Amino acid sequence: MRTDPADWRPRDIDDLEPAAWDALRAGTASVTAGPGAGKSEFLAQRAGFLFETGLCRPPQQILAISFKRVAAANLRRRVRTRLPEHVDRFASMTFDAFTKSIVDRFKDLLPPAWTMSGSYRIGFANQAEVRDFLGNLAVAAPEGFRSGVYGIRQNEFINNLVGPYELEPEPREPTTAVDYAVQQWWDQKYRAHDVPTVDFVMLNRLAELIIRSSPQLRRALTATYPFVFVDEFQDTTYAQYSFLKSVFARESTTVTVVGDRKQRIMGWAGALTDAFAEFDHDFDAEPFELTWNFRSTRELVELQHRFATRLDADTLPQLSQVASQVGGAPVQIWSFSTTGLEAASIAAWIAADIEQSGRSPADYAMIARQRVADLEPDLAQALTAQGLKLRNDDALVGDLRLQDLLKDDFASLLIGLVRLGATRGGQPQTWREVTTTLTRISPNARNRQAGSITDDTLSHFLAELRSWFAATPLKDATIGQVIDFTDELTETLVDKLTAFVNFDNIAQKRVLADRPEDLAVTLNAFKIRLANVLQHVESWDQVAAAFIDDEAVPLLTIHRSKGLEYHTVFFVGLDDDQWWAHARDTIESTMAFFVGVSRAAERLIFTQCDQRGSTNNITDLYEVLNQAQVPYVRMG
Ligand SMILES: Nc1ncnc2c1ncn2[C@@H]1O[C@H](COP(=O)(O)OP(=O)(O)OP(=O)(O)O)[C@@H](O)[C@H]1O
Repeated sequence: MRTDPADWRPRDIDDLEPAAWDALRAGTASVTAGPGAGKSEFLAQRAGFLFETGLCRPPQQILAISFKRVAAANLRRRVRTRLPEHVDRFASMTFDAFTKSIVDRFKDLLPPAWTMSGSYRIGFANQAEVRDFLGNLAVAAPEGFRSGVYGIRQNEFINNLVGPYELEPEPREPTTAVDYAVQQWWDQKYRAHDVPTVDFVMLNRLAELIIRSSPQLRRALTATYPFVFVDEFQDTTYAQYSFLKSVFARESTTVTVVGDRKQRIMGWAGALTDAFAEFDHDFDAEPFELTWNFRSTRELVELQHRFATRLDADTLPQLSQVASQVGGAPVQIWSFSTTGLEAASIAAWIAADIEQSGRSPADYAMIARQRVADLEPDLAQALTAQGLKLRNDDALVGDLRLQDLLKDDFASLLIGLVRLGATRGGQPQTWREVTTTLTRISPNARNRQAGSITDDTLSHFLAELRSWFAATPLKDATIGQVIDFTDELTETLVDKLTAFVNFDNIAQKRVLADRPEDLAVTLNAFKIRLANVLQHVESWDQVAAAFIDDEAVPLLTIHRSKGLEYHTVFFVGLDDDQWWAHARDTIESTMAFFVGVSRAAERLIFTQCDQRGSTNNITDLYEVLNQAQVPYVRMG
């Protein structure tokens, strides 16, 4: 049943601000807004609007592009909970996954001069490789290009020059030094090899060429995806923007981009300086600016605004929609002599606050500029002393960061099966999530019967798993010790799980990951974490909780905290040790600071520690905090 656009109402939230309503109903639009304005939420609601009013009707889909896997998964999750009946038509993926899938599926459409004979490898040229390439090229370059090639900055070459360069179906004579250098790059890195090594910038360029060379494919893509969303648009790179423009800047596609210029923290990775201005111009987009803040209280929004105006003097004041629930000074700076004292004070404070408020440890976060591994030992020890746990979301598990593993749909499916097998009933949410994912990957997914078939097969498998768990105790009952053959157990369990979900089949079908290799990487990370968990738990019913570890206080970098929110944030290490590069690129560094500050909903505590060094590099940040009269507390 279709809803009349005039009668459509958002789901799960009371309302949207007036500018968001206008943007929701508009055509191609750019929506800019500060942190907590509900940009991702806006996209989820717009998806609902398009699906439920029939503006996007089957088999049409919405293509939602994010930059990080976690952001893509978050957006998909929001749509799945609100609109389960439409989620199959919401293709939420990363930019890199999308362009790579085009190359993988359609590389036969490459023009003859670019034919890829077999497969390719993914690899990234490091700075030294680029420097050597440019150095050698400058020597060998024709006279007319030599000084131009010398002038190319090595750290901008890949992102800013190879990135936006449109490949010619039939390479032509270079006319500038940049043409020459980029063409040579392709000759040496791609055309000279049977199995070339390419990075995501090159894959993006190949994908763009494939689509440009095949009007039929372009028509098919634009017919499948008449609506395209891009989240965190401020982080769009030159290559990505050029791709978007080449493929979707036409009347038949409605593109909605959302983001915040002041949270552009991917400049180092080649983000455009002002992607919004280019977009508004090239796509003839209608710009909207949102000013409500649904995350943070008034005091925090006012502090954010002080930093926002440092980054963009014209930033409109944001209006907090959140009433404060905490007393006392919501923002403070705590100063310490030693890191041990700092960790102990943070841990004791969190423990006391949990005790008195009933909040969960996951409502708190410890965020730092970088190198959180340096901070982890002291903080973990101090939290343990308080009966709490720390979870380092930046920790590497195989080739994945823990945060990415825990948010991954495939890993969630596997651990969900373990949870259901190890407990007898009483897990309705896990059951629902597992059956939804199984239905997605089932060959009969579109069949009405699929649900019940899945239920039966699942029950059967869980009964088997339950017997195996019962026959394989994790603790030796006679000596009361945890059994130490975790690798073997991990292999056996993972074999059972992957056989049940038919791993090879789902990898090839690209349902849970856009690339079969991604699924293999996730599976490997899953095994590593599972093996680790099995060493520390005593019974199977503890495994899933220990794996997910969501009753822990997260420690993470600012980059990893992007898009997330916590009741109370400890901004650890407001000192030169963490902020050593602040003076190098003060604007980008202030943007990172702004991202960190704006994760807090109600309380924000900065910490500084003499043992880590001085604060000379970041006097400008302290100046703003002083102007805001943030209390400075010497804790000893
Ligand atoms: N219209 C709304 N009504 C009530 N709550 C909302 C609304 N829009 C968003 N929220 C809530 O406000 C919070 C911030 O939303 P969201 O994460 O979408 O913000 P954002 O603009 O993407 O923030 P950031 O730029 O910091 O990542 C979330 O908890 C979200 O559920």
